[in-house]
Amino acid sequence: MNRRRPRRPRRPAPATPAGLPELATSRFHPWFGDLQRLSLWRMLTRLPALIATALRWSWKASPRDTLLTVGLNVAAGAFSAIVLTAVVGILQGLFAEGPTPERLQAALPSLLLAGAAALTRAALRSAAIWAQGRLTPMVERVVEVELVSLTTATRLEAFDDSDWCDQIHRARTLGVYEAGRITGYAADIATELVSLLAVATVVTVLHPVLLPLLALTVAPVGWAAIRSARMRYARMRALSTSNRLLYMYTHAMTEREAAAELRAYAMRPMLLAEFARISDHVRDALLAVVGRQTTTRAVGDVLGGIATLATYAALVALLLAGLMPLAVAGAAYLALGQGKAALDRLMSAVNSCYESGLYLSDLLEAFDHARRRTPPATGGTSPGPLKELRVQGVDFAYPATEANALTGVSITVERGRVVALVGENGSGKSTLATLISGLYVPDAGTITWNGTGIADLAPGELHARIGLIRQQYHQWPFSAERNITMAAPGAAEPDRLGRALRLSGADQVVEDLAHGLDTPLDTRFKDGEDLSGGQRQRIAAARGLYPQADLVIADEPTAALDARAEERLFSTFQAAADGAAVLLITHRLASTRSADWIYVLDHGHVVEQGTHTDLITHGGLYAELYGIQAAAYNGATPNRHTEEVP
Ligand SMILES: Nc1ncnc2c1ncn2[C@@H]1O[C@H](COP(=O)(O)OP(=O)(O)OP(=O)(O)O)[C@@H](O)[C@H]1O
Repeated sequence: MNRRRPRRPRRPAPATPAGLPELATSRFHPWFGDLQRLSLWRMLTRLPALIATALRWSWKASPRDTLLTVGLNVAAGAFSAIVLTAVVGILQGLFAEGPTPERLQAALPSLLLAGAAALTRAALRSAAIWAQGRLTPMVERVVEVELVSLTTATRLEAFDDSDWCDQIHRARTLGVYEAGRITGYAADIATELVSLLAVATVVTVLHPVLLPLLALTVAPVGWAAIRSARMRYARMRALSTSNRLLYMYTHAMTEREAAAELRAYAMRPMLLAEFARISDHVRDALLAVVGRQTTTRAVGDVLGGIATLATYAALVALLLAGLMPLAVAGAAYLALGQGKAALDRLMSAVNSCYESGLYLSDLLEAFDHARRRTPPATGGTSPGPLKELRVQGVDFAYPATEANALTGVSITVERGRVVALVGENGSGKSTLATLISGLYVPDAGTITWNGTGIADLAPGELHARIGLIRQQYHQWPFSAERNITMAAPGAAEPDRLGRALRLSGADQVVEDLAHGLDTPLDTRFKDGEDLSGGQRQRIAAARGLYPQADLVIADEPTAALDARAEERLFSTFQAAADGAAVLLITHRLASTRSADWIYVLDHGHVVEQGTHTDLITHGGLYAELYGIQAAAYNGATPNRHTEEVP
């Protein structure tokens, strides 16, 4: 009867820190399954493939330094082998029968050889370390470039997945670092394997029983090292979210973006306390690992010590039993010492490689996930100039949520028309704009460009035909000019730039900048200047207008603009609609009066549509919202359908 109880998976994660339920990790968390699959044996068998990947990166980074790193390390290993053989020769010469001067003379060639080989080995090692040192930053760069080229190509929805965010954070902070080092560790393994080959040959020639005994001395230490590396890796994975959170807190507390808000709201004590609480949680979790690692290593060291004693005891027994002459025993003693040192170094290199391999395998998985989330860059029909964009029966829920943000939405935007989307906060306007831009894919329904589904169009060409002025825009730490012209590929075109500046009102912003268009829009860099909210919005509008797109999607483009700038921008949209279509999202209902068609969204549904006059006559949600805004100007009491604001 089999009495063995089934093995219970070890709990991988530290306890959740009090008050931080968002950091809870469970054994059912997806990564735990991955770790179970990455058993020691499986990981060791995957190492060659991982090393091959690392070598490919190294080759890409610098073929010369890769050849030097591997070649010099292997050569250094070969010279270690020569040193060992020569030292054994010295001992055998010295312990041989005969008068001392003759024995010394017999040992002299081996002595000279050992000295020369040791010197050459040292020189080769130094050169190998130099090549390895050059290779590391070059590989890191190659991997970093690959990482950002993948993360910038994935579908937007990837960033709504917290596991993906954790994985990318680990890839950035640990994976890239380890990828730069694994080639060096692999080269160290090659070095030690070559010198070990010599040890194994010498030891086996001296006595066959010595080799397995030698292997026994290092096996427990190697097991302990690999086991503790796995513990550290498992804990780092479990702490991914905490570490990402700490990274975000550090960024917020050391950078400018949140500096004013942090001070104005007296948030400092709360943030510092939160920061301390999470870092204490990380510290405690890591300290707990240190304890377990120490125990594991102690067990490995004790077992290794016992095996070493047994090896030397076997040597003495062979000597006493007359099975081994004294000269051979002396050589064997030395070879065992050298062999143990070489095996220890090999174990250390394998362990470093194994630990790097864990992170590298995580990095490769992140790359793989990124590729699976990336739409094909080529292929697809070329979208011609826009005649009509049609959204039909579109349903959409964000990946992390169950409720639909949009349900059964149908709208049409034709060339030469300004179409407005209005509705209260959270009604789904920005979501619809993002779907039309092709950044998210609807769960149901279709979005067509001149009758072809946008998913079947070449994504690059589609994006080039859409000018997006987003509600949450990013101001890059570049010059004012680059902040605008980066919206279209290729060199800046002065005519287009001039037009975009004029239409958006950003020309007035640039006029006031000390270095005009060359001024960096970030005071953290030399000669940089900061802009007001409205000025930033004008730059963002210029960016959206610069590509002279077929469809301009303007999501709340005037929220921060003064009345004159707002009026000017709305006239711009009217003018832009001559050669293009404009989809305008706004809460300023005075501006929608001149729109050709208005769709009113409510809780993700289109509840009304028509011209301004139609909708006012209809007396629904639009008329109510318009009435509230108009009343604020003419002092009348608004006709509210919903509950009154107290
Ligand atoms: N990335 C996201 N993940 C999950 N839910 C989201 C995400 N972005 C928006 N939502 C939700 O989708 C719904 C529609 O949001 P959306 O931003 O489209 O509204 P909106 O009409 O543009 O609002 P506002 O007028 O405030 O800009 C809201 O309930 C919002 O909470």
